Amino acid sequence: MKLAKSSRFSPTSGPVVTIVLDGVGISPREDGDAVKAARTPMLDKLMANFPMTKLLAHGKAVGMPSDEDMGNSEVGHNAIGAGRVFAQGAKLVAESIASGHLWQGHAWQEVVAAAKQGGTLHFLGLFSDGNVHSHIDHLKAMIERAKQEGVGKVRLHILLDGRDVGETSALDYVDPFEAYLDGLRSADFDVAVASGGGRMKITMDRYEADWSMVQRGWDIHVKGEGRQFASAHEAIETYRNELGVIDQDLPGFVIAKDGQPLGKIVDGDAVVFYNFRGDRAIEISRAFTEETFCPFHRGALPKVTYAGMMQYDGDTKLPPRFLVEPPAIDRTMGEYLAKNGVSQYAISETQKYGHVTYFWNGNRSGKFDDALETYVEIPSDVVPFEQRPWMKCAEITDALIAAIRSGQYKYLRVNYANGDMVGHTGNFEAAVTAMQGLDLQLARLIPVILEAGGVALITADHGNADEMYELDKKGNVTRDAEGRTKAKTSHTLNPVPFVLVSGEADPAYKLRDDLAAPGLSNIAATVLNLLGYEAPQDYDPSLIVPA
Ligand SMILES: O=C(O)[C@H](O)COP(=O)(O)O
Ligand SMILES: [Mn+2]
Ligand SMILES: [Mn+2]
Repeated sequence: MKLAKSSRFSPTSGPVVTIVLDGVGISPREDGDAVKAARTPMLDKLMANFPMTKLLAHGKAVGMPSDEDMGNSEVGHNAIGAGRVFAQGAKLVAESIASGHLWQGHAWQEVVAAAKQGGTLHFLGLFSDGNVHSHIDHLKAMIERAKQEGVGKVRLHILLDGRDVGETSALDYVDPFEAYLDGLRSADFDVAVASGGGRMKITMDRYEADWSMVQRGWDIHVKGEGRQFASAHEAIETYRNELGVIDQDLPGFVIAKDGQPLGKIVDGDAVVFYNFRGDRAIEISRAFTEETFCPFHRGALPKVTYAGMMQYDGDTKLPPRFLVEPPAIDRTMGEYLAKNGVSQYAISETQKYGHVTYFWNGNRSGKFDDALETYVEIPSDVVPFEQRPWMKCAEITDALIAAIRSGQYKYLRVNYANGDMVGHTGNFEAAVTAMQGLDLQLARLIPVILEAGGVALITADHGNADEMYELDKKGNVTRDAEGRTKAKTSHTLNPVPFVLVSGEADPAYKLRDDLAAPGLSNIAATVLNLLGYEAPQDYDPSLIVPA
């Protein structure tokens, strides 16, 4: 994996620093754009005075099935880190179902075999068509196939979304789904929703930010312990009336009849966790598969046949049984740099820590070279982020500045979570504050990079804070009769900025203007060029050429 020294580009004298402003896209509108509404003098100055372009960060440009699919952190960081576009989970699963490949695999057959020996088949996962972590069509295909193969009993554990889809859209999925189940149910096919809850309250924690979420999910899904309702519809309506919260924050619920939970998970059952994306699937998968397990008190571990939709971690092989092969993301920029002796530093706060390490490195949790790489995680607050929109951006900057000044690292990367995590709350004012907090940090960071003779690449993995209001099909902000907007919590389809900041009066390179539709996957080759290397042949082209 030796990289050729470039004859066209000489290495920058200082470090190259990639700054990912998570969830900061460029919207064509002003209305509802927290990025534009924020006072960000530093970002404005950088965008006005340095070479800048827009990069595609959604749809096919990041390996999603269609250009109607928004981008997300996984596919965005995969593309940035790997310098190429790989068909992603959403696409691979859809293809595996369409071709029938999924049903032929060992994992599916073992799951079905367990269920046919008297166990219940449980499907657990994010219940929407957001296509970021899961898709409801995959769930339906598996339920229908299970019925066809003679499985007698299926239970569903549904995590309500409101984060990758409309913030109060849960019933738009639940009601038609109940009707769909009514149509499938028969004397020898017993299928029902057994439990559920909002995805930010139970089960789908990531990067060990808050294990108590997973514990609450475990108690609800596995033990059937929690507040009981007759149906998911009733649970959603009751909690909405009582708490006034949006879907992602609805508490867990257990569906019961005569006080008995409909679908506890017990010895002999099979469990399919049907999310394809790994970050929020790893903790619950560990709880189901690790013999010795410390993060919370699980009680007796039921002996189940557990399968993930994909293998979520290529290093730890978690989970061991999975339905679809994950994208084979190889030879990432991080691996090339490690193998060519380039020292690297990666930093974020907990909520995005895995994005700049695990996703960046092609869904691998380890380092390529312990001696050459430093990964730093600043612990995130465990609070609703609209209450602390600055999150840990100042602490991240403190550490990053120290790392740059140490002179130890030639390539550094950082993810600032603010635009995204606060964008997901749907709170416009908080998102504006998030952007302003971020701008203060850029104003501290950029001069330090330039003092060190370095270059900063400012970009993002996808949009979010750039569209805080729901849009209609024509792309206009939706307003009700009183002129009120509806909060939008999900990512956007907008492109993201790419700003190339250097202190040189006359850099020996310039941005290319001949690439038809540059995207996130063009960043890796650019970084390698700035470090004085030619990128591997099959990497997507660099964004720079000699001046
Ligand atoms: O997991 C989440 O928080 C959202 O579904 C997607 O956000 P991310 O892709 O920016 O992490
Ligand atoms: Mn993101
Ligand atoms: Mn996000």
